[in-house]
This record gives sequence, structure tokens and C-alpha cells, in this order.
Amino acid sequence: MEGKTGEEMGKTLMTETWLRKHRLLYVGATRHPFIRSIRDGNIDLSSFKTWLGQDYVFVRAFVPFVASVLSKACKGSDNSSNDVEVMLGGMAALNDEIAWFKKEASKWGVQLSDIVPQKANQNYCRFLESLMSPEVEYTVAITAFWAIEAVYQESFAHCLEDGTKPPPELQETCQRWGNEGFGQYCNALRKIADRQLEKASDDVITKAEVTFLRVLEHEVDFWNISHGGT
Ligand SMILES: Cc1ncc(CN)c(N)n1
Repeated sequence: MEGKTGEEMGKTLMTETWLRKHRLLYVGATRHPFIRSIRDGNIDLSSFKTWLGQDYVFVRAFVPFVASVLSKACKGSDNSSNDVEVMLGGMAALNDEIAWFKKEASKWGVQLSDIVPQKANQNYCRFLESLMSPEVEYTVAITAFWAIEAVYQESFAHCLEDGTKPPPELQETCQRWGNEGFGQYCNALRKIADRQLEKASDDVITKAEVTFLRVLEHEVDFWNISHGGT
């Protein structure tokens, strides 16, 4: 068994344990009424435009957060070169994502320079900032990173399943996060998080679990902005 990872030994990994334990909240974040309305084709397009503008603001705040996780990975010892490569791929994807938001905003007549971040968005961005502190362990930061990307991946992949009917003009949005490549990227982040969690102290594991839950709550609040929220 020496040198084998928990996964290779058939052990239940920490993210799996949490996904089971916090199933209701996870489903709340990945099957939100906003996502259901895209999936069922009855989305109000003004909600979509609100989401587009708000998410652009979020993604801009997400970039320095990802850079901070990357910097923590660079300081790590074992396996960190693989982690850095995974995250560099993520950075490249974010570069495309920002270009996509600009293109999409001009298509929908959304003026990105005029967007005022809503309360839930401000709170989420502040939470990201708090995770950028050097005091936040790499394990906690990578757990948050994985959860943030995984919620989008699972939400939009849900809109592409058989029998769904997202509006044709939103197909590209669903593909952006629901595609298989993005799914593989999320799995790579999840593997890193599980590897880190396997060797973490109980204290760090608890902090990472609380952070995972906060991400899910922020994601629900974020969807609420565009779908009946405050
Ligand atoms: C709120 C939110 N969460 C996650 C993602 C995926 N990068 C996003 N664009 N926006």
C-alpha cells in the first residue's frame, strides 16, 4: 500500500464525504431555479443579462484569487509543479472567459463599464479577498477554488443533458462551463484538493469544510441576484 493515494486504496475521499453530507446545499447551488429556467427554456432574458453583467464583475475579482492560489502552489513542496500547471490552464481559461463576457455583453447590449455589483456579489468578492490572505492555508484555498468551479460546471452541464431545451442563444453559455474539458479541469482541481486534505490536520480540514459550505451559500446568493433575489 506504500505510496498509494487514498483514491487508489478505494478510500472515500474528503470531497466525496462532503458532497454526500451537504447534498441538499450542493443541489441548491447546482440546480438553482435560475439554472432550471435556462435548462427548461423559460428564462427571462433580462435575468440572463443581469447575470451576465454581475458575473463579469465576479470573474474580474476571481482572477487575483486564482493568482493567490497559484502563488501558494508555487511555494508548496511535493507535486506542486503539477498543481501549478493545472492552475495555469485555469488562468488561460479565465483569459478566454473575460474575452467571452465582453463579446457576449456587446451582443446583448449590456454595458459592462456601468455594472454596479449587487450586495450578494460584493459579499462573494469580499469572501474571495479574505481567502487571498497568506494566513489561509493552500488546502483551504484550493478547496474553495475547486468548489467555485465545480458549481458552475455541474450547473451548466445540467442544462445540456438529454431532454433539456435551453434557448439556442444560451447554448454557448451552457457549453462554456458544461463542456467535458471544463469537467476534466474541475476533476483535476478536485484531485489536488483531496490530496491536500488527505495529509491535512483536523483543524485545517474543518476550516476547509466550512469554506466549502460558504462557497455553496455564496453561489446560491449569487444565482438569487438574477432570479428573484435582493
Ligand atoms: C459566481 C461564479 N462562480 C463560478 C464561476 C466559474 N468561474 C463564475 N464565473 N461565477
